[in-house]
Amino acid sequence: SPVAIIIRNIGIMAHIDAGKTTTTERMLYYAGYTRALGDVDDGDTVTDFMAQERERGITIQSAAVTFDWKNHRINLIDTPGHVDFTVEVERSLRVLDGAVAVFDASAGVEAQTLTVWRQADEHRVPRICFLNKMDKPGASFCYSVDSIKKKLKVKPLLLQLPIGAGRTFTGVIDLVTSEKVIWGPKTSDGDGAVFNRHPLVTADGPNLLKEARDARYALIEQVADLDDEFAELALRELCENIEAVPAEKLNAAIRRITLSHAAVPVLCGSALKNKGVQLLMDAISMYLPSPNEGQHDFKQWYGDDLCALAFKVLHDKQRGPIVFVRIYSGSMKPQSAVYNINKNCMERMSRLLLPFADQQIEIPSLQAGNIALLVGLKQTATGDTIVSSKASAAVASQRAAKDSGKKCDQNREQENLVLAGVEIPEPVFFCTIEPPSLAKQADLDRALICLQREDPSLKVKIDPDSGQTILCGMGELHIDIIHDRIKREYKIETHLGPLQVAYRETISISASSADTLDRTVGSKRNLITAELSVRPWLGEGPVTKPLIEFSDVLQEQLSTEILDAVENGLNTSFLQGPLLNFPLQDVVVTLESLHVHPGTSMPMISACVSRCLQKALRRAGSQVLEPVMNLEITVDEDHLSVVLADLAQRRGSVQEIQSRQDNRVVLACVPLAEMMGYSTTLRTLASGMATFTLELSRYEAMTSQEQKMLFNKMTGVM
Ligand SMILES: Nc1nc2c(ncn2[C@@H]2O[C@H](COP(=O)(O)OP(=O)(O)OP(=O)(O)O)[C@@H](O)[C@H]2O)c(=O)[nH]1
Repeated sequence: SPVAIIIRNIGIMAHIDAGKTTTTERMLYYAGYTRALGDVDDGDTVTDFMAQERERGITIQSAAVTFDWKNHRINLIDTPGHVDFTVEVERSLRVLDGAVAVFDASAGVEAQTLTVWRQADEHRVPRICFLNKMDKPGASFCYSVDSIKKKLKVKPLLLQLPIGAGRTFTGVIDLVTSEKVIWGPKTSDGDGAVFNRHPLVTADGPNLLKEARDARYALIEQVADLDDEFAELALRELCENIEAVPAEKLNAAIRRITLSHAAVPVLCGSALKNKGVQLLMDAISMYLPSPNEGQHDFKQWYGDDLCALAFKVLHDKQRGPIVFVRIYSGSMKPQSAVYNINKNCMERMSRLLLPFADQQIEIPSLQAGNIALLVGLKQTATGDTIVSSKASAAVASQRAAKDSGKKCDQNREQENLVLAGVEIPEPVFFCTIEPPSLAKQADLDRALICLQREDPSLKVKIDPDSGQTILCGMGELHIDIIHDRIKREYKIETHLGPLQVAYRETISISASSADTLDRTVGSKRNLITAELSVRPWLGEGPVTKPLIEFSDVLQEQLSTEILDAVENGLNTSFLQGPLLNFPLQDVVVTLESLHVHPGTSMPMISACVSRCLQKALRRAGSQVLEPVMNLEITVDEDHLSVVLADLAQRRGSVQEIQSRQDNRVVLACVPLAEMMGYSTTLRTLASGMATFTLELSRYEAMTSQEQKMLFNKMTGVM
């Protein structure tokens, strides 16, 4: 049997344009999986396989590519570098065990790096830094190392020194092995992969030797400082000549230090000029964790049973939906049935594939720790948990409940079983979307179904009054990208209405109403009389479904199908408040009486109850609620005041200002309506070095003045 493959599930994360795609390209080339060296510039890279990624040069889909390097299988996930795609980055980091942070060595730490770096911290993902673009004029190893220290607040472990910089960059000194590594010029067949190592010799000149020796000594001291096992070894065996420490001992200590987050190895190179990437691949193998070293607490509950997370869904023209999964425990094989916990349904997987660059290789089975593509799943969407059967899900849940000592009731079981799947935040922006002609409406609906399965943070609704299709998304760029994808991938030119904030409505007082519906259809008479009352829900919220109570005399009289019809009717009116058609929340509905003429159809009951609820809501003092966001801004000291002054203009309220080393972190609450275009404004205000994260905190009642202004704006009453 083949030698046991050691697996590395690695993310590549970086600021926009730092060289992620080019670096990935080169790895695939050196691992022998791509024919020619694709360059991002001439847009034939295998991982930017979505058209607009070439056009925009940004990476939207976190594609997965697998390749083997020496006796390691490396699953590489590319992550987007855009703040609107936090949920996408979250999703990828959730699946990974380690990450490579790619920097432009002429720019050091840039804004987007800070954002993804903090997310990687949150998910405890061990990292390596790769200072790319060392060939660029203005590239500076020292400046970049300094920037990493100062802005990312981490201790860099310098494993290499560059030889030359800018145009003179030819290779590196490998401080672990005390060797010079030089990459030859691109050979005639374009094979830029040739490099050779040789020990440092006196011919390399006294200052290079001295620089290398000092740097290696500093590295050894730093490692001894951070790793007790190595310190003892150094004391015990090497006290007279610490520089004699063998490379494998040093590497073992560097691995322990990386896995414990005590420091971060730093390498350098130039992906474009084919220098340094092979050593980066060696570092991924040597220092980043195996799947079983990654801490995923839910794994313990599944034992050797299958447990996998769907982290991406792509629609392939020929094969239909392809689901990317990370297998945490157990194994998978084709032609097998699996159980999707989130959708509570069995799925049949027809084929099991490995994403080898731009091909997909059929495989007979796959062990835990791997990333794979499944063909044939019909319901599974991004973020869903796949296990072997409903029974195994129940067993895991009982174990989990016992662990957490909680009693195990039915619905709670459901929630604690879902893997730490990415909880999808509520969409907070929406806009109408129209096809170029009614004839294209069906195509648009199909496209939107596919897009929602690929991106669960996108929600699509139909406005029951206007019949218009409504897109709900996480941010301005998010909606824009969806619009672009519909055009490019589904060839549908759509028109987007103005981007609006998703408000909500509630009521401020109690009210009641009665309604009679008397309609004869054909020979059937539908006659219903309903009476109901509404009152504000003052308990734990938000409750986005009607809280339905029945006057006690009524409950046992109504059949289940009538109860369902009543619930449907109430839910319909709940989606459209009486003031501005926004969804309702925190309303209790009491059905006082209901008289149904025999033979009345259920939809008629729903219609009557729905109309009755609307009447009551109109009398119950509509109150508009606006989304208030938790805003966290990380900014350096001397831009703090301008950022705070700007927040004051946005009805923002500062909760706290923390100091995270020499950065200041502002925690504030701001109405979303005041945050349109904030990423651009903040970039100007803090000259590109501040980052922010935005997430929905709660819905808050607007003042009557603000509500009136909104009402006038929305209804066009000037
Ligand atoms: N000089 C130089 N340019 C590089 C290097 N690596 C990448 N580039 C160039 O930098 C630009 C961006 O490279 P990409 O690989 O697309 O960077 P990226 O991080 O994938 O970009 P996004 O996916 O859009 O965030 C391209 O024009 C590359 O040719 C390098 O080592 N040296």
